[in-house]
Amino acid sequence: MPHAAPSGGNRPRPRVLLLQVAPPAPRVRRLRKSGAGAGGPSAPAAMAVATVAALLAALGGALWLAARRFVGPSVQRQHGGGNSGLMHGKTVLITGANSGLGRATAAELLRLGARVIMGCRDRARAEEAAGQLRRELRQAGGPEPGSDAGEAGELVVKELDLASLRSVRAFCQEMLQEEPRLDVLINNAGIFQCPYMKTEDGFEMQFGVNHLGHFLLTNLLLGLLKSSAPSRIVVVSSKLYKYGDINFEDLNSEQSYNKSFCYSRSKLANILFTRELARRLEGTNVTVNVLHPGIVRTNLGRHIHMPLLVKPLFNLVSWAFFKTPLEGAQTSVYLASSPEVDGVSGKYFGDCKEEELLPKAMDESVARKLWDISEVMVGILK
Ligand SMILES: NC(=O)C1=CN([C@@H]2O[C@H](COP(=O)(O)OP(=O)(O)OC[C@H]3O[C@@H](n4cnc5c(N)ncnc54)[C@H](OP(=O)(O)O)[C@@H]3O)[C@@H](O)[C@H]2O)C=CC1
Ligand SMILES: CC1=C(/C=C/C(C)=C/C=C/C(C)=C/C=O)C(C)(C)CCC1
Repeated sequence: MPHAAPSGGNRPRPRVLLLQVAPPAPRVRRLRKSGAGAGGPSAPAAMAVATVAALLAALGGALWLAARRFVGPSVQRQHGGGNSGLMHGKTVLITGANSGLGRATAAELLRLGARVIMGCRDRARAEEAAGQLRRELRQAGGPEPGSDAGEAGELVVKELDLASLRSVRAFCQEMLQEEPRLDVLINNAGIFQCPYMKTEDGFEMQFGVNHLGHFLLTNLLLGLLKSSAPSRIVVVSSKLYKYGDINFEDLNSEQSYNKSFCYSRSKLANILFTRELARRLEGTNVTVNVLHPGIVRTNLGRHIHMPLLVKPLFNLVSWAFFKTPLEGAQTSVYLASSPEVDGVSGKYFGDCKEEELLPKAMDESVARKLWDISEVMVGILK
């Protein structure tokens, strides 16, 4: 179970470690049946204690949420939250922009005046999200996106399914035909701990969507990014990369599938890809950086199944201790727009600050080997 990350704001939040209550060891069970043992609590009593503990945690979370939500905004928005027009004239592509972090990132960059292209797999959901974003911008007092009335940017929806290399290629062909420039590419879309599935091209779903789809997309758009230089690529990874490794013998997990491990592998691949790409982009004035957003209350947990009673409690805890999408999106917005990171490339960020990586995420030979194998898997190199 992940633990909650500190907030994006400037007040540290208690770290909650959600522990699995393990069943008692067999030896203790045997003693308990014979009535012997150290007179420890019975199983029903232990369950009652665990339930009360969960309820108290939820109550504590609800109180914290009340305090946090009504004391004042804890998120420090980039560029003071004003319609600064900082991104006016810039074109930004965000994958998975109809939900969660991608949607919040789109809202912030739209407010800063960018032309935001939402690369989404489901046009209906994407158009619905775009309509909401336009309404929210109007309500916030920003002029209609794309209007010449003022600073706000423009919103464009394009279909992109990262689980289909055919869709990625068609998307990039359309981009190269229609878009004169691309200033920022934000590889945001992701899938988390889904049941074992394969993409249209036979890749394990998490590795295929989170890494390989973005690998092909980025490579096919590199020419446009270079001609738009100075330009930026932002890759959304996760702290959970720490639990993954790149098993070159079974990248599609056909021998064995562990959904948590495969997610972590895909997030480690995001970081290795970023560092190898940064090396290859030296001297081009195109920078690429990778980030973790913390733990954020989004739809990412859709494949997590919990007992009926536990889910409402977890929901409550998540309201209190997870970041909001707006808070989680700040590092993506920072890396996409801040002059502070002009020229910075190949670095890993959290809460808008550079962070250290584990040695396995810095291994240049693994990064190069992953790049070479990825080129073959997506058909860049026959
Ligand atoms: N939430 C968190 O705590 C954390 C999230 N992250 C990362 O943040 C990123 C955004 O996730 P988050 O906002 O939390 O989750 P959401 O599920 O809310 O958003 C994920 C987005 O990715 C899109 N997506 C999924 N599969 C595909 C695909 N095949 N093709 C195109 N788009 C696709 C989804 O589209 P659709 O709506 O159609 O499913 C959705 O728009 C992910 O990369 C995730 O790994 C990292 C650390 C923590
Ligand atoms: C918020 C939430 C849930 C859990 C989401 C989780 C646990 C997401 C974790 C994401 C992580 C850790 C991503 C790391 O990269 C549930 C249980 C679906 C219930 C509904 C609300």
